[in-house]
Amino acid sequence: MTVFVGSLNPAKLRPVQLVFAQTFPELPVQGCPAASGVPDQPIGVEQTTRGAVQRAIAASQQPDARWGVGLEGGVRFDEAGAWLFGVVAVVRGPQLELARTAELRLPPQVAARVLAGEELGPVMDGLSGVHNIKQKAGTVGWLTDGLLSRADVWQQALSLSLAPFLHPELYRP
Ligand SMILES: O=P(O)(O)OP(=O)(O)OP(=O)(O)OC[C@H]1O[C@@H](n2cnc3c(O)ncnc32)[C@H](O)[C@@H]1O
Repeated sequence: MTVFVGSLNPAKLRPVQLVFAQTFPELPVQGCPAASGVPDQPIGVEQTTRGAVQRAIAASQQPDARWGVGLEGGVRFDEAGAWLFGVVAVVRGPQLELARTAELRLPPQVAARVLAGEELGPVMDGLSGVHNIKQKAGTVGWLTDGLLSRADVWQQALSLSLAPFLHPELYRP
């Protein structure tokens, strides 16, 4: 019985391993390739959530999977600017739980390029000089000078999504 994460990105796998080691230490955590079914750069909450759910369902269909976890990064736009966030989806049997990460406002020059259709990863690689930043401390790590990393925000959102699994008696309809 394994927790499968629908990604091979270490910035996603590490937080899932940390959280499950504390909550369900008997379950090994493993990454697997999983299609998100949405564009490489999801825009908006709806598209990003769909990507996370698709990844979680695909991961939960691995042989020997007990849980499937999907994490999807997205950018949303409102009158205050562009916000980087992520959605966590967790599937166990028929149960699906969702949580959102905290959000980071992107610099206007970055927002304009994403709005024009560029993917955030390469834009941030260029700005930061860090190759493949999305698999390291991420945009969050770089723009907060290391106060928080991309893995930290995933860890928090995943922890929130697990509450109904940790207290099933309180969440019964
Ligand atoms: O390997 P997978 O699991 O696909 O991980 P990913 O980082 O490529 O994919 P996400 O779905 O989480 O994010 C969608 C895109 O958003 C961008 N992105 C998200 N968070 C980022 C971050 O912290 N730093 C840089 N780019 C980020 C990046 O371009 C991603 O391709």
